[in-house]
Amino acid sequence: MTKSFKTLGDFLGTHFIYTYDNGWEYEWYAKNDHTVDYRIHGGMVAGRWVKDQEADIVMLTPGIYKISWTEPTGTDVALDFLPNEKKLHGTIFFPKWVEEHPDITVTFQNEHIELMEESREKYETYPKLVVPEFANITYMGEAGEDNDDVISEAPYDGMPDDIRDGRYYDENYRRLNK
Ligand SMILES: C=Cc1ccc(O)cc1
Repeated sequence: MTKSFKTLGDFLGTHFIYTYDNGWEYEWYAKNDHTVDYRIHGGMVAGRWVKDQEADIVMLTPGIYKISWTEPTGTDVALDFLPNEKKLHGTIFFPKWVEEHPDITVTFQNEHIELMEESREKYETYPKLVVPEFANITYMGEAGEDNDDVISEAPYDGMPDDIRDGRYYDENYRRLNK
């Protein structure tokens, strides 16, 4: 994708894959002006995926976007995207229990909201693990808003390469080989 990002509308509907400087690989979709979907391919909670997470999405200045949300696990996230530079900065604030029991969160969260809410009460919150990292964007796709084919299955080994190499979506950004 070679487009220049200027407005909030340019950003909404965009699908990204990026690798943090600590090696963690994430896939994230600006589904609409208040919703995000994501899949985690590498790092402490690789294998986790989430649809329809409510988030605050704003443009700070032309081409620079800030997204913030809090999750049912108690994890908080703040992302600053600079898509024209193919970069972002993300800060993840993990409750202590996610650091100690990451396996509980490695699932399709939408089907396990009660377990996340029970776990955040049952286990410790503090001290939190704060992970602030820059990331390099390795893929950007114009998926359009509210496209449920973007994030529709669990991550698998090789999925980021399938997406980057054009083997995963058709010309209408629908998932191939459903
Ligand atoms: C915890 C979720 C999360 C999603 C995307 C990202 O870049 C960082 C954290």
